[in-house]
Amino acid sequence: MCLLRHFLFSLPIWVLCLSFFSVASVIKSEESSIVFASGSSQEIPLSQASPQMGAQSPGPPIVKVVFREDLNKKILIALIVSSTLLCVTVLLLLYLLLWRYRNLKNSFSGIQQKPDSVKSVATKPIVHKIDSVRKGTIPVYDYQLLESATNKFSDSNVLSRGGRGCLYRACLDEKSSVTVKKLDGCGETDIDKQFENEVDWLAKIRHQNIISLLGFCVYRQTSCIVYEMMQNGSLESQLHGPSQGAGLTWQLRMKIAVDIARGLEYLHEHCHPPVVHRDLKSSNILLDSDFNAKISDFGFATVLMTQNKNLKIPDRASEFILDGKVTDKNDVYSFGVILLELLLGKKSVEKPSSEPESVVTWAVPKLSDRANLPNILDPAIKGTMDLKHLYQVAAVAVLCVQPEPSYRPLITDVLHSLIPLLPVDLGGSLRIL
Ligand SMILES: Nc1ncnc2c1ncn2[C@@H]1O[C@H](COP(=O)(O)OP(=O)(O)OP(=O)(O)O)[C@@H](O)[C@H]1O
Repeated sequence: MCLLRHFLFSLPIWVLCLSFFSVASVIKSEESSIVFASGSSQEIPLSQASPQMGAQSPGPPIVKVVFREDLNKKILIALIVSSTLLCVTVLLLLYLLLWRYRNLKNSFSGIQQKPDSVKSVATKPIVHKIDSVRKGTIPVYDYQLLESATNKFSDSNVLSRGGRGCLYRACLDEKSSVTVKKLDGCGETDIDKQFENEVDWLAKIRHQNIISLLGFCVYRQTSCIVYEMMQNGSLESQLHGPSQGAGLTWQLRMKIAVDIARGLEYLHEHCHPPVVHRDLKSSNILLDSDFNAKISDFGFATVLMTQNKNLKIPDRASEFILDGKVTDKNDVYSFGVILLELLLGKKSVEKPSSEPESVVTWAVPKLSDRANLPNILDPAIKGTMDLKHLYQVAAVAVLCVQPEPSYRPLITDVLHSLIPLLPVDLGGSLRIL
């Protein structure tokens, strides 16, 4: 393959050399035969003619220039052949460069050329509604590629089974893996809407604390979304899974809280118009191999209510909406719930009996006396932090879950009150001496 590529790329040079030599040799051979100097009877090549010759010959010296009959024709043919070769060479070179560029591009993004059957389904109406798809700013994956990267969506590749579909580990090459969310209910209005919303938002939003969308695919009744791989799963599984938060030190928990606040601050303060996530919870906070936290699941995200007054509030997000309006303060409330989970190691909603209890209704009365805090703290982090820092974080959490949205702080204020509690090497401003 490599040899063939070398041959193809050196071909134009050989062709150029050949055409140059052929024209040169035609001209040279013609040069030596076109011009002669002659006496009266004998023809002498001009190169051998000298001034003395005139004195030797009886008559006046005659210089006779002889053109061979087919001289012009030969030069013309040589010129036509060489210029044709040149054109073919240039075209070949252009084609090779284009071919190489497309190969490089495809191998970089892991996207294959789509067979026609797949292309036609990828143009379903649902896909055309997505702004970034129309603009061509988001990669469309080949279904067959995702199928083979996930072992035909085999059970052994399943990372989790969510409410809307399954999440698979996919190996696009030997070095890296990605995750593929496969939504099987394509065609059902709700699922289509969430798919459309998720792809549309994530294609526009790029931030270190927001999950990266790598592309998507729509094939028959199935839609897939391709994300970067988050090796440490969700915050929920870290806190409430088998390890029960043992892998999360106090400092890591503070880093996770600051990361989430940074992601939210980006959505609320730096996006135009501002974006409200509306479904923030520990299962939608993902952790990469270095425990960097990223916000995921934008199926319910929307612009701030001031820009979009007629939006219907989805049922799942409505548990946190107290006055029926979507505002950035809903996300602040959800952030407060996550902060309580990080401090206390309790689930956002415990269901030990028939009466589920929210961590807010359980913890807030207890936190009115801060002396209680060390007793209700997550056992995994007991005695591992400065108590002043602990009280400060608890105070921020209680403020965030105020029933009255206007009493809740802005996420940017929350962020700036947490940064001084996080060591510099973890992205905060705390200097440990
Ligand atoms: N990119 C990822 N890398 C690794 N794990 C992930 C990734 N995305 C999601 N997960 C895992 O899959 C779980 C389900 O995520 P998903 O977004 O598919 O949930 P869902 O289908 O929206 O379910 P729910 O509606 O209950 O939130 C997450 O809690 C997390 O553990």
